[in-house]
Parts: sequence; C-alpha cells; structure tokens
Amino acid sequence: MNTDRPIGIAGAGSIGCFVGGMLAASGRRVALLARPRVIQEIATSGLRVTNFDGSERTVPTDRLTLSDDPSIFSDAQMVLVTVKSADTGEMADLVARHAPSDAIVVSLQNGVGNVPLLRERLPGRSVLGGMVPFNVVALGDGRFHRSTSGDIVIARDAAGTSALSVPGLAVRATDDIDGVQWGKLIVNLNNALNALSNIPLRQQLAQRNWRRLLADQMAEGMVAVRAEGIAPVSPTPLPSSWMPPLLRLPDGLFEMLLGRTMKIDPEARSSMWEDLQRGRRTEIDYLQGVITAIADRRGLDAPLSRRVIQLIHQAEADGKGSPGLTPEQIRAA
Ligand SMILES: NC(=O)C1=CN([C@@H]2O[C@H](COP(=O)(O)OP(=O)(O)OC[C@H]3O[C@@H](n4cnc5c(N)ncnc54)[C@H](OP(=O)(O)O)[C@@H]3O)[C@@H](O)[C@H]2O)C=CC1
Ligand SMILES: CC(C)(CO)C(=O)C(=O)O
Repeated sequence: MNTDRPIGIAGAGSIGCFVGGMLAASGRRVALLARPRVIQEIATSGLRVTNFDGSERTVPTDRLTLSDDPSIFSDAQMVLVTVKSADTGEMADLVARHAPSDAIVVSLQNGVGNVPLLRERLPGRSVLGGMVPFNVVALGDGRFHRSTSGDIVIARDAAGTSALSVPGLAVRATDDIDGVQWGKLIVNLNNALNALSNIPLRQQLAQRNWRRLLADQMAEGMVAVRAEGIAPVSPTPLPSSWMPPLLRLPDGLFEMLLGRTMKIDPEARSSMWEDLQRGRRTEIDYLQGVITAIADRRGLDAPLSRRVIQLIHQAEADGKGSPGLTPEQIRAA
C-alpha cells in the first residue's frame, strides 16, 4: 500500500486525535477532520500524545493536515471513523462524497451498529470493523492521553493492519470482529455506570458494590446477547463469561487480578462521562439500548439496563454533568 497517501481521521476527538497523533508521530501522513474548537486548540498548543507508561510522542506538524473541510480526504488511502455513534450516518455521507472509492474505511467506534450503517451508506467500498480497548482522555491544550492498556483489533485485511500498526500503537487482526465488537459492548456497559458515578474508573472498580452492579448488568447483557446466538469475544485477557464472577470477588483479590491484566491510570474515565460533562448526547442507546432492544424482541427482562438508560437520559436532559450516584441509588431508581 502507498503509505504517502494520508490516513483520514473522520471526527478527531479523543480517539481520533490519539490514533492520528500516534500515526503521524511514526511518519504517516494524517488528515484530521475536526471541529473548529479542536482545530483551534491544536493550532495554538500543538498535538501531544501521551501514554499510561509515561511516554510521549512528538507529532511533527508537517505530517498533519487539520481542517473542518472533508475535502482533506480527497487522496486518503484509508479513513478511520472516530465519531460518536449518533454521527456515523452523517460522517458516512461525507466519506462517500469526499474520499476516493478505493479508500478503506475502518470504524474504530464502540457499539455494534456502526459497521452495518457504514456499509449501507458506502456501497461497493471496503468497510472494516475495529475495536479500541483503551481509554483516551482529552486533557486540554492539545494533549490526548491514553490511560489504559490494550491493543486495537481490526477485521483481518492485509492492507488495513499494515497501514495502522506503528510503534506504540499495536493493531491486531481478527477473523471474528463481530464477536470482538459484541464482547466490547458487554464491557462498555460500564461506560454509563462510570458516567453516573462521577468518579474515575480505577476508583469505581476498586469498590465491590460498583463491581457487583456491573457484574449483574453484564450477566443480564450476556443473556440477551447469547439469546441472539452471538458468542462475544472478550477485549480483555479474560473470557467474557468469567467477568461477572471475577467482578464479584472481594476487593483485595480483584485488585491483584486487575493489576496483572490491565493498566488503568488514576484519571481514566469512560467516554460517556466526558459526554455528560460536556453536555453532549451520549451513546447509551447504542450500548444498553442494544440489550433492551434484544430483550424486547425476545421477551426477556433487562431491568438494570432499562434503569441505567433512564438515568442517563435524565442526566442528558438535566445538562448538569454527572449526577454522582451511588450503586445503591442506581439499583433503587
Ligand atoms: N474516548 C475513549 O476513551 C474511547 C472511545 N471509544 C469510541 O470511539 C468513538 C469516538 O469516541 P471519542 O473519541 O471519545 O469521541 P469524541 O466525541 O471525543 O470525538 C468525536 C469528534 O468528532 C467530532 N465530529 C462529529 N461530526 C463531525 C463532523 N462532521 N466533522 C468534524 N468533526 C466531527 C465531534 O464533535 P462534536 O462533539 O462537536 O460533535 C468530536 O469532536 C465512540 O464510538 C466511542 O465510544 C472507544 C474506546 C475508548
Ligand atoms: C473505558 C473504555 C475504554 C472501556 O469501557 C471505553 O470504551 C470508553 O471510554 O468508551
């Protein structure tokens, strides 16, 4: 593949700026399609990508094009879709109009509906599913910090994986991207709990009552997913079915296990928490909403997911950021 054609980032926020920054830092040409406020921030402070292990990569400005004009995709070899799920349809239409027809489109989004939607809006193009297991926090002043561990996974395609894997950003290929995205959806059921808690992920996961609530929600989610005949593939080193019992372990045992399998910075929080704080619409309908839709279709009960959806919608409507609830308040809501 000709690596001198740029890699387009369709919606440069937390994930887009981090992934785009890492690719540019390794010499790839990168075209970031961003909002004016993000362009302004990077134009003023530069783009810095930092990592949970303390490392930092310098992003050379000559490898970056930054614009709110989608015509920057006109010679893209690949376009990485990094908008929130509600914006996927609109972004697909921009890609259809502006990116060359041979550009590979990769969704690096959470949820299981983005790839089918991109394929529907981009007929005849190569659209690959992807999964980002790690968290990125936008720390301001152009700094995008990766705060948890894990490698990106994308559907097997020689050109896609080789263009994206660079030092510090490993990309693995899978033959079962659907299973991987469903497995990530199960993990992402915590996005809403973390958003409602108003505490960092590490602090939340250190408390057994939060873990029990998450375990109950995951178990409920897995019943629905399995009823669809889907076998979720865990994005962590531990199988999805082990997660609920492991989450219920006492604090000391769980802490030891977590420390051996994942790195989580003290400031890491879910992307849904960031949405609530910024007064943006969340992805709740694309995460817990998928579980309740299956439950409705199959006559299953999914009371925890329903409760969490209601609380997130309430927080969106209130527009005051995270309500800072306890697990007991969520269960009783
Ligand atoms: N953040 C994280 O740690 C993780 C996120 N993910 C997933 O990755 C995806 C992206 O998340 P994240 O990076 O957090 O999202 P962000 O909201 O930080 O980034 C998306 C950016 O795209 C912008 N955007 C939307 N439409 C356009 C457009 N037409 N032109 C230019 N810019 C546009 C948004 O602006 P605006 O807000 O103004 O619409 C926003 O700045 C989501 O599906 C998320 O669930 C997966 C793993 C971890
Ligand atoms: C926190 C993380 C990495 C996993 O749940 C995530 O996917 C998100 O913040 O959207």
